Amino acid sequence: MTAQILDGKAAAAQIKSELTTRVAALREQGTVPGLGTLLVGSDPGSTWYVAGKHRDCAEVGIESIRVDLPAEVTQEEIEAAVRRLNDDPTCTGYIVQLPLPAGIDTNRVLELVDPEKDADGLHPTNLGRLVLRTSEPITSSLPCTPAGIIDLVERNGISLAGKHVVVVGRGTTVGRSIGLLLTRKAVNATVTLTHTGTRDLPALLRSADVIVAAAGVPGIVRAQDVAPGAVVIDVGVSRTTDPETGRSRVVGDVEPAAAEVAGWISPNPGGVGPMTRAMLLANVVDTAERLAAAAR
Ligand SMILES: Nc1nc2c(c(=O)[nH]1)N[C@@H](CN(C=O)c1ccc(C(=O)N[C@@H](CCC(=O)O)C(=O)O)cc1)CN2
Repeated sequence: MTAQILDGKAAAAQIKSELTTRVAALREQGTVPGLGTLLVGSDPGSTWYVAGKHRDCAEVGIESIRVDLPAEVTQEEIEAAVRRLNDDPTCTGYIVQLPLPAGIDTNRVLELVDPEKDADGLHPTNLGRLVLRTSEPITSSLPCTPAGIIDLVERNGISLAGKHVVVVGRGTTVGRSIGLLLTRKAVNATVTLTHTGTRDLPALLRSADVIVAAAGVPGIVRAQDVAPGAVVIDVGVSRTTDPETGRSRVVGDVEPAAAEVAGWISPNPGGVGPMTRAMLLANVVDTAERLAAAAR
């Protein structure tokens, strides 16, 4: 391994410590931040991620509100749960855990979320603010994984200004939304968004200063396609069974041998995942601070 590590666990711990101080100050002023989660069904991955969000809240002093619905629930019942969270004054921000079960219109559910309570930063109004306000500060929640990636890179002293970032995958939570953040004036990167219709991905990857791999395809970024010294961020989460131990483990989108070529690489696990969780808490605290300021 020659690449330096972008340690998401360490950065997230630092962010959480800063947030703990900010939450204590809010509580002293009488504002109690509360994060809600809406989980539909019992997918083990989603159940684990939601439990992690509540553990994180307890760690920094944020109250948590948990709504769990069975997988057989109807679209209308999910929408009613969203409306209840919109109306709950103890819930200052919340998320709808994705993916929702097959047959549910996810976009309709997400559009019902009150944009001011959208802790994931994925509501069309909040994504739209990123489209319209490219040079002003943003005063609404930012998409957690993209914000976490940028924070992790910049925190390690790497400037993204003028860099060519090749993003692999066009999903809403990462691929599509990270371009909106990277091309803001404050960051100033140049972005190529690649997807299943892209011709000659290897050639584009070789031209990248920074690669963000978020396709969910193990090994789609091969070591031979990484330019020497490039920054490589692995967002892929695929589960596989280790043939030696028989245990399930997470594999990313980047071939492990890429660490011999890259200048910087995010481990997976331990890179982007912990940053996603930290940014969710940051969105909740930012929102609570805005609420407290408006009430003064
Ligand atoms: N409403 C949302 N749904 C989903 C999101 C999201 O940001 N908002 N992202 C993913 C799941 N996710 C959070 O919800 C998430 C995934 C992974 C991690 C994480 O810390 N991963 C660890 C490894 C965990 C493992 O071993 O399985 C790591 O990278 O170190 C945090 C959050 C889809 N749904």
